[in-house]
Amino acid sequence: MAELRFPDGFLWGTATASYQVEGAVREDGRGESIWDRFSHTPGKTFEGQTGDVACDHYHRYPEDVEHMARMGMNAYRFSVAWPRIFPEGKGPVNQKGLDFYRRLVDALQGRHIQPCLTLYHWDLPQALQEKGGWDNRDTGRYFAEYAHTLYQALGDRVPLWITLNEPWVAAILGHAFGQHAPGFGDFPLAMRVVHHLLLAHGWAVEAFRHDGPRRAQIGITLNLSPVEPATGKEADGQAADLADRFTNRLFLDPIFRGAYPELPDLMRSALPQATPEEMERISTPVDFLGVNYYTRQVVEADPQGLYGVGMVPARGDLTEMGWEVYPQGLYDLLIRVHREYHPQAVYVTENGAAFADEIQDGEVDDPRRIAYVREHLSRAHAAIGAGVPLKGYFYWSLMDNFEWAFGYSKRFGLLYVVPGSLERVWKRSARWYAQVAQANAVPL
Ligand SMILES: N=[N+]=NCCCCNC(=O)[C@@H]1[C@H]2[C@H](O)[C@@H](O)[C@H](O)[C@@H](CO)[C@@H]12
Repeated sequence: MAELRFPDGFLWGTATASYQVEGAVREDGRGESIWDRFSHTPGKTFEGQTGDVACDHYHRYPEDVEHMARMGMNAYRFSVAWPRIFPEGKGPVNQKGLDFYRRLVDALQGRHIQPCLTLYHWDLPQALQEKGGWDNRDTGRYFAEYAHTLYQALGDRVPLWITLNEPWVAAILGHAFGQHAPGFGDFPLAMRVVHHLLLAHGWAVEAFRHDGPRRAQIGITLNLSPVEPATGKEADGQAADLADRFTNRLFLDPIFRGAYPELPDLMRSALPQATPEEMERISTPVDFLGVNYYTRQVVEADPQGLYGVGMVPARGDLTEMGWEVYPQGLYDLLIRVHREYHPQAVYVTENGAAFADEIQDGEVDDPRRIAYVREHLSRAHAAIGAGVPLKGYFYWSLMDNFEWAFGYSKRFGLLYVVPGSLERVWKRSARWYAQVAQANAVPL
């Protein structure tokens, strides 16, 4: 049978995030996060849904690890909830919080599943938000201390470390558009947050290099999306270039080139004046780049748009999020990042889709998700063939979970989570993905 074989040792995993799956938000000394505060604020999330219980992964993680093992996964990407380790963001360590992640890592190692640990997936301790949050540079220092604590506690058992998940979303959706926690609509604030998140990343990498685990590797995960002009018109091309600078290059350039991309004056002037040593810190070399890919952006010149850029509504094969299914974008993106930024290694740290999954007689037949993953894996395979040092793929997500402002209304999981009982039910895509992982090959 025709198949696409992946390199030996390729990582096959799934990804989750603490606030989206754990629940147990008051258990074992966990402090409040900005997402606890935001989700409990009326009008912020779908039907006021919160992560209070989520998938109850905090208690059910042994079962979830068992599902991963039965799927033949050799890796798992999860995030640590900062407020479990430091309920107030800094100060004395909450040992019970640390113990949960020690138990999780033990369970993963017991099933030969490599942990990939994300230090920050948006659940900032609320106590730090009350001191200015990411608008306060000190938060980046506390982040480095938090990172250092985890390096010491888990370093020799976690091979892959990610400092930040999607800093663009945390900065822009959280501080300019107000759609995510902490819910501000202040563009200059958002641009200060961009810079402070990058400084936090740099301090955490420096701490890792200084006395982190020797054999482990550290990187950052960015949401990257190819930007295409709606037409061949000059104005549309310029709009696409600006959108690319504001979304993709805003983080790629500082991290891999040590300088921000050229930006329109208004945007540029909102960024704090960065000193050479700050840009040096931000571009402390990383061992890998994590790429979260979901879809492409098509833009056009639009005088009414933000900075004259208009997003062209996605058409064609759309997911429940309204995102265009565009597998070619993964290939284009991986090739571009490889050729222009030369990361030592690349992981697809998230790729996946929400579809209108329905459970019938205990079965969930999700052919569109199987097609989505097969098409994106075929482009990932082609990118490897073109020389991209792609070392692994983490499907988003292991299970249906709290999809931020959409609550539980969007199902991305390979495992269907039954409302109420929270029972996990394998979707057909889970069985399909298990075959891929076990064969280290995609059937065509
Ligand atoms: N304007 N605008 N658009 C912003 C585009 C960002 C798209 N959303 C993501 O990348 C998030 C990423 C997140 O890590 C995970 O926690 C989320 O559950 C998934 C699924 O949504 C994806």
